[in-house]
Amino acid sequence: MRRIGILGGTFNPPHTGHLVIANEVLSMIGLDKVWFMPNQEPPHKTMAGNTTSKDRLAMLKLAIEGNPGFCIETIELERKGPSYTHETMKVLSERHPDCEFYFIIGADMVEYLPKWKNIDELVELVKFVGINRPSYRRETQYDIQSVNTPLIDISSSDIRKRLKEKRTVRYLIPEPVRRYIEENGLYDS
Ligand SMILES: Nc1ncnc2c1ncn2[C@@H]1O[C@H](COP(=O)(O)OP(=O)(O)OP(=O)(O)O)[C@@H](O)[C@H]1O
Ligand SMILES: O=C(O)c1ccc[n+]([C@@H]2O[C@H](COP(=O)([O-])O)[C@@H](O)[C@H]2O)c1
Repeated sequence: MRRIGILGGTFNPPHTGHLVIANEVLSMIGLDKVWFMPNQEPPHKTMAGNTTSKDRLAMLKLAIEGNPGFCIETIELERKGPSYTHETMKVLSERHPDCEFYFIIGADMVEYLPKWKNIDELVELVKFVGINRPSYRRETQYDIQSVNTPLIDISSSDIRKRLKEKRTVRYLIPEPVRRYIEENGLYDS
């Protein structure tokens, strides 16, 4: 079986925290690859700002460039409406019977798991890997695997706030992503 990590997210924009946690999980639990999976509509929050899916995908491609362990799965961008993970993973499991899926989530999402759609069926399809994140406790009734990475206090919302206030985001997001944001005038109002 191939061991595949999936980092689902809104990536609005992708940041260094996403890359560090994906890389840590890849190496710590010995995965073959991590697939970054941008959602169409996050099920639990409204999409902030005026960024299009095309922008989020373009930024994600720039963010993971050069790492052969990383790739992008676009299945959710091809489906309209909220991106419920259970629906997605049912299709991916059928498409890839040779793969064992490890769904990577930050501690904020671990706490939110009971509210995920069809969570009891989803936990039969994937193994969840929960990552520590500042301000969240990662407590859950579900059988998840915990992986501790260096605590990274970076979030897309903070990046958007900094950009709006014309503060620096250097080193918090990959440089090609920063350039893309600048060239396309994203998050400046
Ligand atoms: N710094 C971080 N540490 C641990 N997990 C993280 C971190 N940033 C994001 N994640 C996790 O990565 C996944 C995708 O996150 P997402 O793309 O929504 O970024 P975000 O920074 O949480 O965004 P926002 O601030 O807009 O809510 C989620 O499971 C989230 O918990
Ligand atoms: O399926 C659900 O009910 C569900 C609820 C909340 C979040 N998710 C997924 O969890 C991943 C991280 O979410 P987000 O919005 O923090 O980027 C992303 O792939 C979402 O689609 C899924």
